Amino acid sequence: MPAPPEFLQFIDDNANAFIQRLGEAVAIPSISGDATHRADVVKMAEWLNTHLQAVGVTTQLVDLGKHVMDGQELSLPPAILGKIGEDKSKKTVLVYGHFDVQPAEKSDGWDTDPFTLSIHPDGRLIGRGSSDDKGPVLGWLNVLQYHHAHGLPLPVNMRFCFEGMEESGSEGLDDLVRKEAKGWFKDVDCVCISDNYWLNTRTPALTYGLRGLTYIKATVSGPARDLHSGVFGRTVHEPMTDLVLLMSKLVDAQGKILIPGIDEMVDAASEDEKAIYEALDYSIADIEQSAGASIALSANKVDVLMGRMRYPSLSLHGIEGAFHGAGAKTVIPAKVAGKFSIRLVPPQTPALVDPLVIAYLEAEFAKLNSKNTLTVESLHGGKPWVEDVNHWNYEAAKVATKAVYGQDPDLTREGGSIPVTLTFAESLGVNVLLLPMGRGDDGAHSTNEKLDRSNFIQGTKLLGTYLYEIAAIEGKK
Ligand SMILES: NCC(=O)N[C@@H](Cc1c[nH]cn1)C(=O)O
Ligand SMILES: [Zn+2]
Ligand SMILES: [Zn+2]
Repeated sequence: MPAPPEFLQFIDDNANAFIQRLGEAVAIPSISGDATHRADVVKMAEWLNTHLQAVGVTTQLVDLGKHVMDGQELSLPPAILGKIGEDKSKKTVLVYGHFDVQPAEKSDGWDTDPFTLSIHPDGRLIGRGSSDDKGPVLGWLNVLQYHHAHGLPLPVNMRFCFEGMEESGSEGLDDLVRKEAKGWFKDVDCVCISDNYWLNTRTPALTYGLRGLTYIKATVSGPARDLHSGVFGRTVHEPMTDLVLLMSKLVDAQGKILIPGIDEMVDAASEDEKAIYEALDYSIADIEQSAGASIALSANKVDVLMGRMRYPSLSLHGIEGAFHGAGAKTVIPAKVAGKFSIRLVPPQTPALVDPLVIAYLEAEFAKLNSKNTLTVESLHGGKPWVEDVNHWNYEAAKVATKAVYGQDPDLTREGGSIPVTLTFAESLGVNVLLLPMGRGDDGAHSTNEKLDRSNFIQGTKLLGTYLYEIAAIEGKK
């Protein structure tokens, strides 16, 4: 059952209105990792809830309780559960997405205000969350709007689960998913998540793997207050010096993780597996284009792809409490916290990796003979996930991709993490598909994040066509 031509036409005809709606969503700075923006995340939940109801979805805002962030107790933003269709003869597709975003400030290097969607003449829709993940979430709204406006039933029953904490560890969501496995999600046959990116800028992709994550904060403190380096330099143990020495021991310049036991947990790739990466439509030029510089770790495409998809990586993110402004402040900061994360692959889990990290940092700190104090904590984590691609969920997405883009999709594993993916797979016991909308150069989490107009519009057609192809598959119901 291909998607009706009227649906495809409707999406084209309403493209400008869809983009305007994306602009409204981007204008709400729903930054989950910043306590001062918590009210905006809630506002974004309410905005999305209203728009879902307007296109016929029955919704429920779920209170996820409270959590502590940066020493402050905060209410978690509500999750949105949605439901449309109860037809026992149809399959039921669960869609997940998130309406929170990463932080962004113009001073980070954005060309325009990150929370004003800027429509570039070349088709780029630039703004925080345009690609990750407001564009894809709104893609589903666009699909629903066609059916609602024409009084047409959807080809499948749908369930929705949208959250506002994905960029900050999906707090509270795992428990909700487990609790609703036999409730709100009881008849779900498969899951579709649109929250990642094509490998390049030209080939659509289906994604069957995600890396897990453990996010670590290592705090070194000593003096009772910030000190003058002219008065105290070479006089006291300096927390920043200790921390920089520690952080320099985590990873080498070639990406090798220096914490014993972590790289070693992962088997080397077989020649057969390497052939899968070799076959992907990807080149070193693609990574250099999306990174904006010729800085790939290797000239070998397979090594680069395996570095992203099937090996762990350790990235240093920042130092809280360090002097970072303009000028030349001669301070010795009293307390600094280094933040880094490790992307995990099977069989690694936060529970296996965290003790190795903590023991290593403590041993290295002891070697410094410092009188300062070190504390190490894991801020959040998630397990890796790999799915079976020989399933009708993937078949439907392949056929839909070919229909919309005239191309077969790449089958990829993603370097990023969406921790709830594995929870859906395990607690619902169904196949999960990642169906990305954006391109590899969208700059998610970065400055000038964008979604191309054609990816938003064709991507919306893809989401709708996928539902029709799911309905066309015989045998499940
Ligand atoms: N589009 C998925 C995504 O960006 N996920 C984040 C999840 C995360 C975890 N901690 C902070 N963010 C990712 O970084 O992979
Ligand atoms: Zn995302
Ligand atoms: Zn993200």
